[in-house]
Amino acid sequence: MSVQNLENKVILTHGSGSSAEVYLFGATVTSWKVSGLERLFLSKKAILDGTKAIRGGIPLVFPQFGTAKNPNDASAKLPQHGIARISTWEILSTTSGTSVSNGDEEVTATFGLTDSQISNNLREAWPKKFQLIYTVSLTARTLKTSLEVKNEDNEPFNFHVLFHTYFSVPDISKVSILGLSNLTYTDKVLNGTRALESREKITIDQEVDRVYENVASDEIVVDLQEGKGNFHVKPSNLRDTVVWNPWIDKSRGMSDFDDEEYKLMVCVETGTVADYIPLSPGHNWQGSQILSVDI
Ligand SMILES: O=P(O)(O)OC[C@H]1O[C@H](O)[C@H](O)[C@@H](O)[C@@H]1O
Repeated sequence: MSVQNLENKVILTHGSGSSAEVYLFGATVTSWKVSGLERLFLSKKAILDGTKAIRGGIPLVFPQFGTAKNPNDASAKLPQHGIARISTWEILSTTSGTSVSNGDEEVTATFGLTDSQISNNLREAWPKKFQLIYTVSLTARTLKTSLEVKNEDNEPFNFHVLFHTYFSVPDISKVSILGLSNLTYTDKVLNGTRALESREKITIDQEVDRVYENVASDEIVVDLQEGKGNFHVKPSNLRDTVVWNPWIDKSRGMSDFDDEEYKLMVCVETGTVADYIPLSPGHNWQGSQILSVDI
């Protein structure tokens, strides 16, 4: 059980051998290993030097999903997916060996980001006083990411939030995603068309970019059809789930993603992005997801 603080990242190691790595840039989780296997997808072309959002792992989307106009100031524009994933966070604290309910122990690292730590350009695009507190907790078979948003401004503000998780999968043609049936979704591939998901099992054989709204089930499953290694995603205080795979043409268009890598990943992203979350001055919001894997 240990936490190593390196220059640009933190490595959490659990007594069972599971581990996680979190870059200070974006507080991006870039690795989660259980039973010696990497469970998150990180592109072999991902840029890790802080000049671009990291392609893979769990980038954090805040306060804007996509490229819509700034919710608070129609004249300003935030970069795609906002501020958090392209800012350098600080470590607030770490713990190891804390007992959790099922007899397991956890190792954690907590990261902070405030308006005073972001670049001038980003502060101009989103001139709000805020504090983000992000905790990554590792047990033998789970990885929890938990975000607290504090409004330290004198005015209310609105935000989106999303854990943009890239799962590593051995073969996308076998993957099915369960827990999103009978939900309305916005299809970003079809210019924002809205439709109802009728399938129990969502399979992927073309570009998929959908925002499923008001997810009611308490668990989304990514079934690899390998007899093991299935992922379970449990969101808390998060309304929507995005499913994304860029498929062939989009993959070719991304400089930090290999042409063939769409076969090895799927993004299942829990958050609140269909509507903004309003937050009054002096108030806090908290949301989390717990990922677990069958071994
Ligand atoms: O390329 P990025 O800015 O990291 O975005 C990657 C993807 O993120 C989400 O899944 C969005 O729904 C997609 O529309 C977007 O293409």
